[in-house]
Amino acid sequence: MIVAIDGPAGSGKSTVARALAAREGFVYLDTGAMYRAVTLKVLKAQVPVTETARVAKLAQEAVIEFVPGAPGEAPQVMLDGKDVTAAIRTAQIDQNVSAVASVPAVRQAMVAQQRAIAKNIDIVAEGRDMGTVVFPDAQVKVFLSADAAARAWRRTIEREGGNAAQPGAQVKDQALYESVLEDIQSRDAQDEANAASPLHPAADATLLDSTRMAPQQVVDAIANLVALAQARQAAIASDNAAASQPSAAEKDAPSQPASTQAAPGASGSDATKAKDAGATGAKAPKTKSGQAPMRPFHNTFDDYYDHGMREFPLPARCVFNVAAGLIYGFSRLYWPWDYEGGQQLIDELKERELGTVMVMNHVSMVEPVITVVMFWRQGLRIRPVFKQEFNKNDLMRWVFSRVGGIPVDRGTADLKAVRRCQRALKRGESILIYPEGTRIRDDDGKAPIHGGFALIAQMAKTDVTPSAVIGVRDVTPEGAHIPRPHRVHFKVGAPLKFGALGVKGRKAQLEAMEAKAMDKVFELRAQLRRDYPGEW
Ligand SMILES: Nc1ncnc2c1ncn2[C@@H]1O[C@H](COP(=O)(O)OP(=O)(O)OP(=O)(O)O)[C@@H](O)[C@H]1O
Ligand SMILES: Nc1ccn([C@H]2C[C@H](O)[C@@H](COP(=O)(O)O)O2)c(=O)n1
Repeated sequence: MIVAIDGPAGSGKSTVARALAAREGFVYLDTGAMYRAVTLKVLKAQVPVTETARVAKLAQEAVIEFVPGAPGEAPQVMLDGKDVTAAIRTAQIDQNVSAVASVPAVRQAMVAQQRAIAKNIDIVAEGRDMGTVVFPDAQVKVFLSADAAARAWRRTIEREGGNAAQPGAQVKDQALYESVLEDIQSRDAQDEANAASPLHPAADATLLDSTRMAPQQVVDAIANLVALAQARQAAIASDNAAASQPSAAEKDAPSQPASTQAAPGASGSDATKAKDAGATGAKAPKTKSGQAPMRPFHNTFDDYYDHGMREFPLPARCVFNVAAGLIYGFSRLYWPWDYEGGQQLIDELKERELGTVMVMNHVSMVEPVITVVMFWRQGLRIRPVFKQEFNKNDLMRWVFSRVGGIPVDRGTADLKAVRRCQRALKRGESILIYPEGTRIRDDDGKAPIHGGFALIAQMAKTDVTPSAVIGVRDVTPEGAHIPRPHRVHFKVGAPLKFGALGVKGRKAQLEAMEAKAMDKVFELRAQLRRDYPGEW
């Protein structure tokens, strides 16, 4: 996998790329260091940078190698067998590197070396033209920017021996800041005017503005893109593998221990067939999920995640129905809620076979509870996707599995979760996802969006339904442990179909869906806020 990070000087590319590579176990490639090393060679050979033929020859002859440092640390840069790590960071190199980097033959030589380094490895490569020229097929492309003032502020603190990423970091020398700002602005102009490879984002790059983000937040955001790209790759590989396998009907289904049990509530003949199958070793009947039926008791958590909710054993369904009924009644009185657009969605879902992927802003635990019982009351099932971390608590794990929750290991390519959601959607169950991943309680609280919902919908060939909620923050205000009574308002938008996005190509459609669905969520929330002023 190739992660390409581009952006202007001081936007945090090296900081973030190093940390990301350490976290993912990828190789880190600093391409700016390569241009700096060539510049050093040119200066040492006393060749004027204007003599482009001689400069190009030196670039072609340069042997540039990286010796990895400790994870997260900068690598050692070797030029023709010598350590030049410090020598390429001088003011003299800063002043000449842009001119050297703008010689087309120098770029050709560097691009060839960069592609050779990245061959067959997982790599995080940062520079100015990674996503546009060097790795146009990179699976993840990020264009990292920040205000020139913020970048100058960071660089000044760095030069003063501080760390701009530390809270409370201050610039000491205002004059130095002014001169760094001037330098940054002139480097921006040179990078953008570089005729051979002007600095601009690739059309399919994710734009990240780090002005108000800590490095760790930027790393988390890119790690989410990596996880998504890995899930996408794995999904395509497994689709291809499935296409080349005989269909389930063509092969004998492997017998599983639970498959000899009749599902509770199965008709007499079904039960007899199941018993017969167990006795004779013939194929056991499977449920709609293609799984062996669940047993009345002693099912694993995975059994709950893998089966349709209507295939849950009778005792579990009884508990769910009683609890859902009680919560429904209680919630209507305690948090009098309205679900604008909910009935249209339910009516549409009742008419069709596929469920929908519902996405919503996340403020408290109350909105998934209300949504699950609202669907239940209408005879439909919606399965909330929850973060795996909740499974550390045994009671929560039990409850979440019984209400149809599907755990997801965030930050990894959790293909298992994606597949479970895909199968649920195909059974007609819907999926409830909170792409912000965490509860957001004020307008400053922005979280990177987890785009996996679009992949799930795409794989199940269904749509994404945006929705929003307000009023919930006052149900569980900061520090409160017991939910308070308060009116809650939901609003559901029209389902968004991939075909109507006006974009071609699997990856482009995913990105368009992620952006459009989240725009819609926030638009619906803004509409609710206008309708109910003062509510959050
Ligand atoms: N998000 C951030 N918040 C605050 N400081 C940051 C952030 N990201 C990076 N920094 C700091 O800003 C400075 C510049 O970062 P870095 O060297 O990673 O930028 P860069 O984009 O690689 O620059 P260049 O292209 O010039 O090499 C460093 O001192 C780094 O610690
Ligand atoms: N892919 C790249 C990487 C870097 N450059 C230029 C831009 C700078 O002038 C110089 C040094 O880069 P830095 O170490 O500051 O990131 O190299 C480029 O043209 N293409």
